[in-house]
Amino acid sequence: MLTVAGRKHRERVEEAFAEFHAAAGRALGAADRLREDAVRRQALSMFALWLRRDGLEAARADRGLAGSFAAPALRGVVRASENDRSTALGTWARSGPARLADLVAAHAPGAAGAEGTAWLGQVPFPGAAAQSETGDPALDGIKDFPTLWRIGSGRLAPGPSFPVAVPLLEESHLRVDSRPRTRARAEELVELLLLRLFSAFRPGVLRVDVWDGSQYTLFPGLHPLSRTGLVTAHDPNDLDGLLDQLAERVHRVHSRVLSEGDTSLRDYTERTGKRSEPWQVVVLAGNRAPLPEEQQRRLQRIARSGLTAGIQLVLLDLPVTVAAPVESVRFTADGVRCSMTGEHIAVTPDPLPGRGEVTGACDTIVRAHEGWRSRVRGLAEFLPRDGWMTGNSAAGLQTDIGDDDGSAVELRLDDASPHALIGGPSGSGKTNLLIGMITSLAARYSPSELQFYLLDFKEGVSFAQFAPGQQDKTWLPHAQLIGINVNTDREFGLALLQFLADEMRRRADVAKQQEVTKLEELRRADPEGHWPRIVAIVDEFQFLFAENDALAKRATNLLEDVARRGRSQGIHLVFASQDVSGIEAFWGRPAIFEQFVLRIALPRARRVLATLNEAAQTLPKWHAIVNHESGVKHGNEIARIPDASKDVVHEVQVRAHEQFGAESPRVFDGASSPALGALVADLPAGEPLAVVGQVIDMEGSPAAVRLPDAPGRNVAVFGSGSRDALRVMGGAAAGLARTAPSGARFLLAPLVGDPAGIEQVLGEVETVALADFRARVEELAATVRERAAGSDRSPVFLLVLGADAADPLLERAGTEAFRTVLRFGPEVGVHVVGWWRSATRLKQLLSMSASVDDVGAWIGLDVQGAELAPFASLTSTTWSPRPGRGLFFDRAQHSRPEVVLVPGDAR
Ligand SMILES: Nc1ncnc2c1ncn2[C@@H]1O[C@H](COP(=O)(O)OP(=O)(O)OP(=O)(O)O)[C@@H](O)[C@H]1O
Repeated sequence: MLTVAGRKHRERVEEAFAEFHAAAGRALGAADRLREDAVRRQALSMFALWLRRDGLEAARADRGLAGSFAAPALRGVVRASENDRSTALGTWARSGPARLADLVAAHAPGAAGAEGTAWLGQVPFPGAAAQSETGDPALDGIKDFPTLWRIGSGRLAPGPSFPVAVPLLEESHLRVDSRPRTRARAEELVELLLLRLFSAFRPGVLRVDVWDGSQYTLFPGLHPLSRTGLVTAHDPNDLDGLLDQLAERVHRVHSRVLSEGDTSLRDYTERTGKRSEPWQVVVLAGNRAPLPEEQQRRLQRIARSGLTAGIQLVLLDLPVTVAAPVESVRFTADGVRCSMTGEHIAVTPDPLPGRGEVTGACDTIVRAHEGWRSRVRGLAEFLPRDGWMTGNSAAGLQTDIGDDDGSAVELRLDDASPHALIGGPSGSGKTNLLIGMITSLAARYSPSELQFYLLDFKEGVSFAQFAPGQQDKTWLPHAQLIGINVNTDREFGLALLQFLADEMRRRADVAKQQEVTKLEELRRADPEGHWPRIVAIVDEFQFLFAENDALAKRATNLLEDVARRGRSQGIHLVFASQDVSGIEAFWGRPAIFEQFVLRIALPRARRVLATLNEAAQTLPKWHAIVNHESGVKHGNEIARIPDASKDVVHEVQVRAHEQFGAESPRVFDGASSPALGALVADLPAGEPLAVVGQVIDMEGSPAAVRLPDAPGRNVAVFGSGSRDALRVMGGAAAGLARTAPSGARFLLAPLVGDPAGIEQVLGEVETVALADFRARVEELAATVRERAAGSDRSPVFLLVLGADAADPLLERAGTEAFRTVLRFGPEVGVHVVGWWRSATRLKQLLSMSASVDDVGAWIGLDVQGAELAPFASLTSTTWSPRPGRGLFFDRAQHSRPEVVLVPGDAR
């Protein structure tokens, strides 16, 4: 078909030839010879010009010019033109098409470049045996995937045809321009291209958004793909909505994925060996009219930065100029032209197979996609393939927490998202997620880069697997502290926060000396120093704030401090809870929860995400919304969470333990009593120390009362039950036996209970029977009076079990003697450590010539706080008895009583 310009040419050539023939008829006319000659030359050169400009093939194809080609006079011109053409194109025509075919074969393997339709629907299915990946990084969109995509064939006649392909996916955008009569063919070209794209990758690696300004029904054959979200048709009236999504994605990819120095998603994927986001192909179809200016500008921005973020635009009849690589396909009246092959090559687009075939292929793709989605990926697949425990945490911690259609979903703890809040109802998989997260982080970083402090307020023992056990002697060397069964010991949560606050301050001080402010800078300034990032994980942290009491207040203040300033010191909090909505300490203080930038919501979690973000309500089982943007909607990433099965977790632990397991973590188990032997093992000798239990702190230090020669240095134990009371008395005895100077005397009056264990730890001891108690106390009182005038201070310890049992036998004189011993004994080296079954009874004893001050230290066991208040000079003491716990107060060291653990049995 000739263009108007072509037709004019032809008419002019024919006119010229008519004149030429007439002139030839008058050939004998000598007068006209000169003119005829000129006309002939003009005709020849016009013909030559025409051939050169519009091409020999086009001229030959024009039936109107058949006469001219037949004219003997023009044969020379045709031959010359043929010669020129074959000289110019000969070399190319011989090898060019084959070279092009090779090029396309190399860069458009498989569905990207295959002729015909055999590739349709040949997508990789997740095989039952191949539970992991496809095993082919090209199919996973990681490496060696197609960079050219076939659209049809071209031909430079005479010569063989060759494939025509365009670069896509991070290479360049595509513009397809058609005319009303060729629009359908242009749409088919795009549809076939999309089918090639879908068929070249494992389903899920690529998604398509379609917006057609005038309709919803573009690409009806691809409709099945919308079932699993592979294709999304957007509201024709809401281009802005789509542009918002694209801009958010560009922002997300650039601020996160590319923050590690990669310049494009492709670099990142190649470096890390995983896709963090699927490709997003966006088809925008218009009707050749420009978009409103604002939308145009937004689209231009997306076009500019989209390619590096994995966004590929296909602009169908939408005139926009973009400052980014863009290839074009034009459907002109003269045929199809492609920017890859230039103006002179007519492109024949590949035909779109029939609707039935397309729909069938899409059904196959969707089924494969569903297969991939329901495939359960084990935790092992989220561990690094190589480079175990070699990660550098200077700038932050990062790991894969789950996957979204085969793309890894990351979790990051760094300056931008320092702390995490995890929520989900019971059984939704919080603990599983935490265990998976601990394991995959541990596989990426060594203990000198990352330390865990693990606290579980539940009655379960989920973190216990990281501690050395009876059978399994390995442990996770990253764990510094493992707290299990902490459900009633909120004090331990407080102790952890206190420790973190102290550590934060220590780091800040060192940083200040180095004249830096952040951990990352400190690590640079002090490369030899030991500055791991600390991750404190607290499961069911709401227990910490369960009561509105002094402890909750202190915890809230510490939490605010750590939450606000921990980020720069590399201290991260990961808090999980069944229901975060009622935690006043949290939501009541914006300064706290605003710092928990990373939110992870398990199915049906409430309040974890931002108010209008309801995504967690419809999440399927074993999925989570991972949101690094404080829970606002656009930060949502859906992740399927792997099952953190024991064997994989254990395997990581064994590997880490082999390499780094020198020091075992400190284990706090709220369900077991601290061993007495360990409690007293490191006590310094010299000054007598009565150990009444174990402090709930990070070190598990002994709760000890110093008994120097000073007034008030007696110890009372209050408890109606004998079990814990005897244990505390056993602790006191063991501590004193270990620390008292040689020559110290022990008197044991077992008025109630079995003293065997205590006798055993004391070794040399004088036992005082109930019947002799009064007499022995009166003797002691005399000793005290004598010593007051003399200088003998050799220590004497009177240990009384069930002291109140002596009350009926003491009578006045004995009672006064006991008062004397309590009041004046300590300053002369005579100390009483006694267990009373009632605080009121002791209070009565300490009246008249004695006072409550004479018992400077006490521990309350199964006794209500109100009864203890007089001994702490407080109007009230909040204490509800808990088995195995005591409320300990030593006037010499405490401003308020503190909870301690009752030691294990003295035997
Ligand atoms: N992603 C997952 N894949 C498979 N099984 C899972 C997954 N997450 C959790 N489970 C299983 O579901 C059960 C409950 O999980 P988990 O204990 O982690 O829930 P939870 O939210 O911590 O519950 P609770 O608060 O009651 O302790 C466990 O048996 C666990 O193995």
